Amino acid sequence: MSEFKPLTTKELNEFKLLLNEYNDKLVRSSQKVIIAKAKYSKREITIDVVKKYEEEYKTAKNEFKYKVNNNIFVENLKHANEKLSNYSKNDEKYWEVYEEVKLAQFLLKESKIAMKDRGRGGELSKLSNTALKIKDLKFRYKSDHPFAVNGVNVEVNHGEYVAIIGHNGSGKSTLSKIIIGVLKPTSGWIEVYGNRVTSSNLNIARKFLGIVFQNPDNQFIGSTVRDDIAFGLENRRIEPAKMGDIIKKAAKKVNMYEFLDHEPLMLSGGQKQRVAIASALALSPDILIFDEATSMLDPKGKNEVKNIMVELKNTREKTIFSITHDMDEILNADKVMVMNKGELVKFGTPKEILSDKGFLRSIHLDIPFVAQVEEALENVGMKVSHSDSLEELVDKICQK
Ligand SMILES: Nc1ncnc2c1ncn2[C@@H]1O[C@H](COP(=O)(O)OP(=O)(O)OP(=O)(O)O)[C@@H](O)[C@H]1O
Repeated sequence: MSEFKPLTTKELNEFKLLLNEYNDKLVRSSQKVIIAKAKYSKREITIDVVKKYEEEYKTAKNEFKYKVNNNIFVENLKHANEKLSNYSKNDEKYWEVYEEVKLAQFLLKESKIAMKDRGRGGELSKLSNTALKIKDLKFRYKSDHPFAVNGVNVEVNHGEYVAIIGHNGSGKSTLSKIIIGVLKPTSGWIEVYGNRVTSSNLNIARKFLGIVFQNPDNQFIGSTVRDDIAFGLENRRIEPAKMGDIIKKAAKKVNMYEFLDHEPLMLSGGQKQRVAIASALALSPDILIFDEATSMLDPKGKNEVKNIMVELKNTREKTIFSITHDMDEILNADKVMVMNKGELVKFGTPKEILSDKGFLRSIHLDIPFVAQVEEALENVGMKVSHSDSLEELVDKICQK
């Protein structure tokens, strides 16, 4: 017989993911039974169809129960205890095995919590450096509507900052809602760090994502900035002892450390958005989505938030998506996705995108201010191109 290999936190995570999957099947099949019964009461379907769904539900229930009853961590602890009984406290090996027993106890305790939570605490591993892969993605709100997202394919690497631009109604919000799992694709799929997102792992896949919305006022719950950042952490059941440090670190990243005891509603728009970014950062997402996060801010607030985004980009620790109407912002990005009528019509660096200004105008997009100045200078015979900022443009002119 092969020797029993002690289990680790890796197996605990796999156990949670599996529980989540079985629980999802169970919930889904129970919903099907409820819908079938309602339809049967209106004589829209036969009793045989209801019975078929009831059978599926029973199978899903048995599968879930089997998984719960076959808790491998019970056996694991038994093995560890048996191993420990072979040594006396005077043996050096005793304390080594004692650590194994402690780990086995921890895993068993955690597995029981996971069973109560029905596996929701599981985490997907990063299987690839591609943060987001979108394949043949299509979505329409109703079967007789045109596709709001129509055959989008794209791959974005970890650490990149991607701006998503497009005229009103081009499909930017719909695309972001699919990425965050609010809308289910009509066809096609997305992968997050190599994990194909399905309805059963959606809640777990979401842990890779943090979102900052348009209106900062809709995001506050706490009476102080500190409480507000803590809110998400409490939801995730982060140990209270660890929270203080996480909150401080997140607040420092957005230069809001001095404001931890302030009331969120008294802050300026830019400060509020920075707190919203800190709240997202506290949960350590690998991908941050800014959904028109600067559009409601005054110029000062806009700059504050855009500067934080650039600081985050420079660390290369997060992958950033920014849905924006602010064409000047795209100069900060590594890549730009241009959406038009549900299609991704261009994907490239800001320079590549701005090299065809006529095309951008043809789909009703403005040109960044600095690029407009370059264009005006070119018209009077002074060729300067691809400046990332007005300062850079002025430097180039002065060198001529
Ligand atoms: N809830 C909905 N029901 C039906 N159609 C919708 C719905 N939401 C959006 N649409 C349609 O889907 C298409 C894409 O809209 P979407 O909001 O994704 O574009 P957008 O680029 O984000 O626009 P904006 O910049 O104005 O926010 C549009 O034709 C829009 O009318």
